Amino acid sequence: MSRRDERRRKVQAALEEFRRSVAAALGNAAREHHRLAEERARDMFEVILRGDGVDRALEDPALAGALAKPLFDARLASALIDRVEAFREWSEHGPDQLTALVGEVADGPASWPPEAWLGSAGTADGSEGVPELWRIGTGVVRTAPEPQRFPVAVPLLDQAHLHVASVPDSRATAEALVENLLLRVLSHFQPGLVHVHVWDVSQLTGSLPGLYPLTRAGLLTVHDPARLHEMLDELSDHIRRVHTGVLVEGHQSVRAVSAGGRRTEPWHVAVLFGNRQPLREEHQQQLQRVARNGLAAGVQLFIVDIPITVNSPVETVTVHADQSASCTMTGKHVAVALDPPLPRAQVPRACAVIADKREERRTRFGAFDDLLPEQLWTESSAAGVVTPVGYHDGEPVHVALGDTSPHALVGGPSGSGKTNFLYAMLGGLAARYSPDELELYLLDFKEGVSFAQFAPGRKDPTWLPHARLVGVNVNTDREFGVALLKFLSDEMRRRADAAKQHEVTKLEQLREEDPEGRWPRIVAVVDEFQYLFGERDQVTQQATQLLEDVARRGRSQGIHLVLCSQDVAGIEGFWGKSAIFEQFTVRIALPKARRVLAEPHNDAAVELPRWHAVVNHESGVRPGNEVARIPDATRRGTFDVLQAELFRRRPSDLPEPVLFDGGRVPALRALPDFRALRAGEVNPTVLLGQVIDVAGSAAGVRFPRTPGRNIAVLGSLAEDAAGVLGSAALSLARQHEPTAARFTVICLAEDAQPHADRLVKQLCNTGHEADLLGLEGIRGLLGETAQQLRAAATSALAAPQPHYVVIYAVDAAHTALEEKDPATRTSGLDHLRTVLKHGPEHRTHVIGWWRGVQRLKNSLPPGVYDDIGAWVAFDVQGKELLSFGPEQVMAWSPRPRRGLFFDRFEHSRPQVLIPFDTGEES
Ligand SMILES: Nc1ncnc2c1ncn2[C@@H]1O[C@H](COP(=O)(O)OP(=O)(O)OP(=O)(O)O)[C@@H](O)[C@H]1O
Repeated sequence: MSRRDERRRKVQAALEEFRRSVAAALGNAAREHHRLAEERARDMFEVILRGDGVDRALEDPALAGALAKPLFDARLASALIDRVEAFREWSEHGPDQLTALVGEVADGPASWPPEAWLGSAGTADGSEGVPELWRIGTGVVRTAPEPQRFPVAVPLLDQAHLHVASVPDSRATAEALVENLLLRVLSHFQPGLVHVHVWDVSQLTGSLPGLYPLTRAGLLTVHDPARLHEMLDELSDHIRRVHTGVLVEGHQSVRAVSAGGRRTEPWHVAVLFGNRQPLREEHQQQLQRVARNGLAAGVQLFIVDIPITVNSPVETVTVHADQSASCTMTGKHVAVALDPPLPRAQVPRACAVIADKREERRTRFGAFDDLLPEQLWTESSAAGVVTPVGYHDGEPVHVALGDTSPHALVGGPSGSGKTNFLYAMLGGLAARYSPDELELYLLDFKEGVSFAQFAPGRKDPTWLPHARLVGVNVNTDREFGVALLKFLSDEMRRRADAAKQHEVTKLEQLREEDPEGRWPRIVAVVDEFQYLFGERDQVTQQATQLLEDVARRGRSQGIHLVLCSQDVAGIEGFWGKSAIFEQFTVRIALPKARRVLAEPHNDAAVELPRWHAVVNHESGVRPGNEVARIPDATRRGTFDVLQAELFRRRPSDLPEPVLFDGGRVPALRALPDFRALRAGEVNPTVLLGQVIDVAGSAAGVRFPRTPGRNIAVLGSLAEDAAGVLGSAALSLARQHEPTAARFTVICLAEDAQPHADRLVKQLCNTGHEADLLGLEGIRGLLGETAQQLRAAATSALAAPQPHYVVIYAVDAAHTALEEKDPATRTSGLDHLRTVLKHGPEHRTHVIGWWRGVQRLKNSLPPGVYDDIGAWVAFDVQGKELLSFGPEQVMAWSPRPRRGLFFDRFEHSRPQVLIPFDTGEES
């Protein structure tokens, strides 16, 4: 081989080597490039995959090619694993938890399948709670790795309104949803607890036809498409009424009022079907108001296809064109398959069953016993008292007395059932609230004894444990009304002071601050109260003042007045006093009652059937009207049976109510003030009669050794005078050891003789010595006594023996007493005047009866009447008494068995007194 060839071969080899090296380098670069490109593609793929979500990516046609390539398998697998991981918690527990939750808070028809309840009437009355959720269908999170089904339910009654939005293709499904929910609700509760209202913008009839059987039972009202405002007005009235009548102070909702017990107010479910057009502006606003305030009052809206924003909790269900739904309860990721429509034929049948049951209840309910709670005495009166008093369509109608509805006015002509109404109301209250929660003061000005039942009687020894005072037959004793009002006013002040001490203003707060204290609410009922204001006198003046005081300020101290009247004029005379009547926000009008409601716009009482009442908590304005049928509460087997049961349960230390019976003569010996008298009293108290007050206390005059401590009784009847003289002497006898005091009884009139004889015997029976003298003995006694007194005046006798001179018909002795002793030139009259003048300082007191004012004056030195310090006048005209008492005596007009009592030392104004029955001789 030539050298040239050799060189060439080497060059070629070198070139070959070079080419190989270059090719190798290029090959490596290309491989690296390819690897990087693939890596980048995988990253890009993962970015898209995770960014869009695995589910969407898997369905994205643009990614179909890429997904088919094995290149991305690993990344897809890892994303799928991550997704399973992310859903693990939900997949393992979520659906089961939701199923359990719905089962727990949505018992019975609220969530069970229709086969289990459709066709049976509900039994729940709210006392076992209200379902928190109501089932609408089945949900699924479609995107979950293992989609599992779970029940979907929405909050309704008291909690949220329902808004349903559909498209034309899914409207039928939306209507089925509404029907489904309505039947769940209707079938859950006792018929009558749910009322349905339907308004459909485009149909007079047709919407929810399956529900029509409810109409005959008054449970469904279908409203005219052109009259949406009427339905909204009705709902607004209802809401207002609930707010003023049921939601008494402290309660925010009907649910709170009914907490733990039977639902007191039915729910009103109003279904509005729209056409996706907005409502007229005024309807919008009215609907928004109903939505805002309705839930608390039990008004529930189902709004279908009406664009509206409401400022209160709303649950929205949107039904899509494919009939699937989504709702705000579960959020957009949950697809809801709504429950299928209820079987067409079964809905009206189920509604008929509910309507029948309702009718049956309506006719069954309404007796007195239905007003009573299952358990007696379980309610607290802290915020007020409330009781059903009657029924409207089988539903109870309540009367509430509390801080916002403090006092009630009840009116109706004679025989319209006022007394019966009061029995129904008092029965309902007494059964709910224990005597520690409620006290009753009952006063009846009628001639009759309508409240006598509440006090122990001869035939029926039971009494109403809540009654602290029962006044019957008080028709002429208007002072008793004043006494009651005075008592209430004092009690109000006592409560206000206690509240002040605890730095609170109301009874409810006081009860919180002083949980150990006893602060019952007081309900004071005055029947035929117009008698109180019957005359233009001081009683009327005092009563007006006190009534104003109690009416204005009683509310916050838990003192409530219930005033009843058959006499329109009686009420009318008072309308001018708006300061008083403004406070009487609760108005009860019995058939034909006038002026009780706010006439002329509210004449509901005119058309009222027999045994019904309009109950109104809004001062009588029309929207506040509730008509109730009042059960018979006065026939045997009603109130009396309840009273016997309450009596049996009464606390053993509860005292009997004070009974004030205007027709009864009080017995001296039964009187606590008499029984409390003890021997050994230095300045004894003379009891003259019973004053008209709530405590039934005695009218007393004290006998210290002071001039003027003599007592005169004025009047023509021996019987009246004897009652006063007898109780005076017997009460004095009780305050001295036997024989420690001297009693001289002088009788100068035949008609008084039996009384005097009896008194002497009674005194002797108590161990005292009592002389009985007549006309022949009086002069001697007075002369001897006057002489002793004159002697005592100069010899300062330390402790004279008390001597009580009781004289029946002093004036009968005048002629005899006027005669002068020829020797001393003094007359018996002079002796009498000496005894009256100087006796009391030496413990000699005259208790005498004069048969007229002038006759008394004749016994006294002309124009000087000071020696009579206290007197009781019976059938004597007021003006005659002016010389002996203050100006107010002028107002006195005599009435049978009543005296006017005045003690110059103690009183600024006279008091009316009832003479005692001093009992038999023994
Ligand atoms: N709701 C009722 N159901 C059945 N009977 C009733 C009812 N209300 C009243 N009564 C009967 O009607 C009669 C008169 O009733 P009530 O005494 O209550 O009327 P009143 O308005 O108080 O009359 P007055 O003022 O004359 O006493 C009574 O015999 C009573 O039993």
